[in-house]
Amino acid sequence: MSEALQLPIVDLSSPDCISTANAIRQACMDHGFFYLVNHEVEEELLKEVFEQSSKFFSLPVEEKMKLAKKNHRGYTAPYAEKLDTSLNTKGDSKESFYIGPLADNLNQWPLEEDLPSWRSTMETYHKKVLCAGTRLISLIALALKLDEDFFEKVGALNEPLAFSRMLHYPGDLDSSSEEIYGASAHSDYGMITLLVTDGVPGLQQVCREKSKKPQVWEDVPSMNGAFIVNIGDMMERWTNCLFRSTLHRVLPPGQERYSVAFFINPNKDCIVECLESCCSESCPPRFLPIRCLDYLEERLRLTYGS
Ligand SMILES: O=C(O)CCC(=O)C(=O)O
Ligand SMILES: [Fe+2]
Repeated sequence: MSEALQLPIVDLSSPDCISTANAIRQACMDHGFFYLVNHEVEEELLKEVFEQSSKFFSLPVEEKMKLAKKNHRGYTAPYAEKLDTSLNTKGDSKESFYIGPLADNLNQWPLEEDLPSWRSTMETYHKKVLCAGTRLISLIALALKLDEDFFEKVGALNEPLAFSRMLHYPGDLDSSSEEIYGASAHSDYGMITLLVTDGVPGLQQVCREKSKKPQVWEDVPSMNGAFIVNIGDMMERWTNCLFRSTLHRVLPPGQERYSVAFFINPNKDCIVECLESCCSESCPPRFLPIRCLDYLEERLRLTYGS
């Protein structure tokens, strides 16, 4: 049995921005994970998103494959993705559906007659979580002792590459001796991720010390109505590892599970480079500057093998 983690709770509605920023700084240095409450994404909307998500994944596989992933939007089938590229297995058991930035018309949508109000629900969700995430990023800037509009000023939040991802972990796996994960060990690629789950317990885990062997995995309990937020690799690069992009995974479920992840990546041309406040002579930058889209494409190529 692994231990359950007690993650810090960040209140997005608190008028005391300085205390909130300090709490975020500590959480990002210690865990790279925290709960976000009072984020103004209504429970009713979350419920609707889970209902719509379940309707999509219940469609026959031929229908889902008509919306197979193109331009990183649309459906990915079970075993199509392997987040831990060091594993020799056939892939992760989850299936998923990606929705990207709403303005660029690259998204794929189920037919309105098959799933009425699917698109409008997901678009509303996408806009509201992006709004909460943008407010959170201004507090992250304060937590890094930067101006609160720092990430706007460097262009990161001008048309950010934000992706909603519906996830479905089937309960009934093909029986095999292979080590199959719902989602194998990985860190997320972007700035931050905001995740909600349906509350099926004991499946999401984090490993706080990536390089410690053997790895120690701790359970992340879900909290009703809260987002589980985690720092991604680009934020880790910006902060020269002051803020941690923590390894996480989802165990093979014996029970069906749904979750919805929201990944905020910077604008495609934004350059992610070590913040001045995060390096010194004794602590030089550990990473070279990178352009967001180049970095993202390389990470996706490694994950999907194409
Ligand atoms: O479903 C989950 O709990 C986590 C999913 C995840 O880590 C991801 O999609 O990056
Ligand atoms: Fe993840």
